[in-house]
Amino acid sequence: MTLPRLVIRNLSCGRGERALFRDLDMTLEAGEAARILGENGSGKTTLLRTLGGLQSPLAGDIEWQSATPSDDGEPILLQDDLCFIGHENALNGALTPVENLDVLMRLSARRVTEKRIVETLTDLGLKRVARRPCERLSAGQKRRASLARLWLTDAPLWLLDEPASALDVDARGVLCARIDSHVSAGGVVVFTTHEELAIANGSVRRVELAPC
Ligand SMILES: Nc1ncnc2c1ncn2[C@@H]1O[C@H](COP(=O)(O)OP(=O)(O)OP(=O)(O)O)[C@@H](O)[C@H]1O
Repeated sequence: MTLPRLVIRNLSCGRGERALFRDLDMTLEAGEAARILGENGSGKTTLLRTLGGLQSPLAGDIEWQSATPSDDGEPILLQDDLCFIGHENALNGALTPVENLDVLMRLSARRVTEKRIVETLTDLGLKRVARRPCERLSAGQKRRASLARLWLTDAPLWLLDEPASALDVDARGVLCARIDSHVSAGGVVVFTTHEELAIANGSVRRVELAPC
């Protein structure tokens, strides 16, 4: 198996033509994580969106070791390689957590049984609401349901935008332990957070985005 390795060179990102930050360099090897820091509007979400292939960089390169070349020779990130959890929860309010996770895991080309989904939701304290439409869940319950993907995926690269938002202290602890175990197992994590997260693993790099 190829070890994951994320290399970012001279990366400039923005919205439209407007650059938010320029010339970001960062290499993350297997077992490393980076916390992206910067004031509101500095481009943290934009960076994660760019790394996740949701938008193109203004300049620079992103290389992902286990990516395979596309037809035109550009490296692409396979869906199997990536677990992206955005600031929004990406849950359909009319569907239950079980149904949402089933859809999301199918989209990521990962087959997971309903039994496993229910067990994961139960472990995350969502047993009672596992089959309730998400629009009737609290903010923290929705965030837990969205984060459940981290227990179902085997993608090596995780991109997490404010993963702890709306979580109570216990749920934050469970999330930190999950990030720890992924990094310890050789995964790579890039995340943003406005509040300190008690991630025990020593390999969390702090990367500050400097506004242009
Ligand atoms: N959909 C959009 N269209 C145009 N501009 C946008 C859009 N979303 C965000 N922006 C702009 O891009 C800039 C960077 O936004 P981004 O969400 O990346 O910042 P951030 O560092 O994640 O902020 P925060 O800490 O508030 O979450 C902001 O100035 C914002 O106004």
